[in-house]
Amino acid sequence: MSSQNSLQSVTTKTVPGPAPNGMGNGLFATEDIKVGGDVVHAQTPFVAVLDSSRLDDTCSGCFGKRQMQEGNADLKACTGCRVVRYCDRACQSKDWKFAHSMECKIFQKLQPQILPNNARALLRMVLRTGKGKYSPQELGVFSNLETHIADIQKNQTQMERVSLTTKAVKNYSETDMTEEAISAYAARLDLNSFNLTTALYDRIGLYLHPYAALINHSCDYNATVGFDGEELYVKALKPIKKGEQVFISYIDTTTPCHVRRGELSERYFFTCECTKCVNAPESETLSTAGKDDPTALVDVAEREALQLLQSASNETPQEAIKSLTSALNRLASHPNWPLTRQPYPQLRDQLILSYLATNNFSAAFIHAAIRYLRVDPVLYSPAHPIRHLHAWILAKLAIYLSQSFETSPLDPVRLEDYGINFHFVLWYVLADLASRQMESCTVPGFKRLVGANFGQVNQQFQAQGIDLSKNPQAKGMLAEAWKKLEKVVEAALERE
Ligand SMILES: C[S@@+](CC[C@H](N)C(=O)[O-])C[C@H]1O[C@@H](n2cnc3c(N)ncnc32)[C@H](O)[C@@H]1O
Repeated sequence: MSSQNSLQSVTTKTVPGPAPNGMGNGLFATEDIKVGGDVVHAQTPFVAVLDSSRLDDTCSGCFGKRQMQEGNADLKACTGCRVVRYCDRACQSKDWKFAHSMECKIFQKLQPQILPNNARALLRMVLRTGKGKYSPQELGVFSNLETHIADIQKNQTQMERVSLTTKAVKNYSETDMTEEAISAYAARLDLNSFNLTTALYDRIGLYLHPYAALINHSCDYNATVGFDGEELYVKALKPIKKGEQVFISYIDTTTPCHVRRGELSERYFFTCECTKCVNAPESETLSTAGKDDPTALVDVAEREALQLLQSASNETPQEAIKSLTSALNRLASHPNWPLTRQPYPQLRDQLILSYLATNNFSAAFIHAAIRYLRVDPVLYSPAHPIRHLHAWILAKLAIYLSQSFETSPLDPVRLEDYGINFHFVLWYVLADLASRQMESCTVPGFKRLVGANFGQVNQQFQAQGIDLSKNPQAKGMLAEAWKKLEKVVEAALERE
């Protein structure tokens, strides 16, 4: 049974406690938790703000939840500051009560400047504290979180950033809080905030919840975090036994050990000693030592591919497609580079995005199929939300191609030569997603979307007298469509 935590907005099957190996505090399961089960569910954040780039296209009240449900793209700007936008009065009024009533005038004075996301989040926390909007319990858990302020002080760039934001927020808010206290808030925000995402795992901002922030990191994690509007869900990726510590991943853990440890030490000030890092093969840990050795072929290939990946982010989608394809080809011809070894999967992810940006849905479909069939089963466990998201993207591309089939000379193979029935591919992917909803770590908004789409597709088949889940002849046709998809994937990989 979940218990209501002393923090009003949290339901959880965990309890906080001191964690071993210098990890500070952590969360421990109070009962056995099944895969896909809720570990922590927080209804409202301590603070959440949108990234500046999302202020115009995402509602600051529901964080895009209603937009996704209702397909509403017509947001109305706050008539006071014109910085934040809302679905309607209900979303506006919720945010007004939460913090906007205190910050609106400040935003008006600053126009046309818009504060960056971390400054807006810090301002909200300081203003809410001043108005007594946090309960003593919430402030208690928040104040006990790590700050690593001593480590930040050793790094001049980080220190300057914290101190500049602190001074600005003190000045704008006209608070009685000391600069030292505001700096501690800023440091806690940096260290403990999550990437706020939509139910489809698209990053939109920053989110802090002091109870969820107690969860420590492991590259061999047993839980994942997701968001549905302003609600935070931590779900069990593996079975978690009573008394076991809950771990999430703070970073992309599909990268080699030296990359993971570098990122963790830079942002979170610790060296990961999880089983995955401690047992990492030599090739993963030696990479830093061999960085300047021109004979280290693996290093050279990795570095070149990473450079291309980095430069592609500043190129037009058309240019990025060229750079990313040549980087993929280089790794494919390397004698020791499996499809699932980074940065190969990252290059493909980026390439799919670039193809989507140029409306080349056939090429995006082929790479999404490679990812679905060959990459994700190795990199992610079946309940992992990223695996479900990638399956969803493949399904959306199958919908598109089933309605308007267009190919391009850039496609890795000529899809028309394979006679794929996209309706069947779509049904299969959605049916598989729908059947695994219970043990999936995706958030309710994602599950609703999958359920609704699968229902629709099923109905369309049934309207034509076909019940794909029962009819043995239809099952044969499904298997046929799947074989063809396998052939497309094989042929595309041979040419890569
Ligand atoms: C988001 S906080 C987690 C809660 C924190 N343990 C606390 O007591 O406030 C992140 C910090 O926890 C510690 N931490 C998290 N995972 C760790 C790990 N695997 N090994 C060592 N320290 C870890 C580091 O100090 C890191 O900066």
